[in-house]
Amino acid sequence: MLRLEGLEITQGDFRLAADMTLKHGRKYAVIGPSGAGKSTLLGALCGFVPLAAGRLFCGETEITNADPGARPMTMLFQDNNLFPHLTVLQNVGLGIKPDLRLTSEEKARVEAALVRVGLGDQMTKKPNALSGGQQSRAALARVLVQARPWVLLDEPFAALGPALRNEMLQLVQQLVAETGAGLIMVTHAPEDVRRIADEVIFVGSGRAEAPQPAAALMQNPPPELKAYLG
Ligand SMILES: Nc1ncnc2c1ncn2[C@@H]1O[C@H](COP(=O)(O)OP(=O)(O)OP(=O)(O)O)[C@@H](O)[C@H]1O
Repeated sequence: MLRLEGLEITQGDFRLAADMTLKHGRKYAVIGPSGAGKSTLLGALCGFVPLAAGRLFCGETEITNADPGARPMTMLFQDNNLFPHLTVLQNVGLGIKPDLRLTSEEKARVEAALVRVGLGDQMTKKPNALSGGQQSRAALARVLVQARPWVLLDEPFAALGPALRNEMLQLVQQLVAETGAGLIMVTHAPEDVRRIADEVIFVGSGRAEAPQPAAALMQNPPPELKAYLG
């Protein structure tokens, strides 16, 4: 369980408030107009964006001031964050240890994750020798080896074509189902919400609203969401 207790996040003139509880193992879509603060919210959960007020809990543990690396979550960014000078194997290994001094058991975990995402035969290549979809798979393998209870995705596959994007979203769904992780995903695509999300967090007018069941909300959206969906 992830509890956002009276969170206030400020970035320059921008302010965002959030107060909600997210249940572990559920899939949440974060939607709302451009500039509403979706990325800011995920950044604050991960510890990349400081909080102006409020407290954050994972279960009974307070993580308000925990370093990003010590939080029970891992974030996948739109650009995949792969280092061009490292091999795919090393890039994924970074998810376990930043100095890459891996034990044989850890190396085996990295290889297994790469096999799981379909890159078993691409491990020694550098990221720029991979296609966009393969790079996304490598980034997912790194999320997988970290084995954190929450996976946060900030429009991760927006740069891919529709078919590949669907394929990647399907893979994400399978991975979170296999690991039991909770998913919090920023998306602009209503069809992603319908296909993937159990619940929706709508961000607008300076607030991240508490999650609501996706199917009912999308079928009968309140005015602000309706305006956004068009
Ligand atoms: N580093 C920063 N300093 C000051 N303001 C910022 C910073 N980063 C973002 N903002 C502002 O915070 C607000 C929310 O931005 P954010 O990127 O979270 O929105 P978003 O909902 O994710 O938008 P999009 O859908 O376009 O990605 C915007 O008004 C933006 O200008």
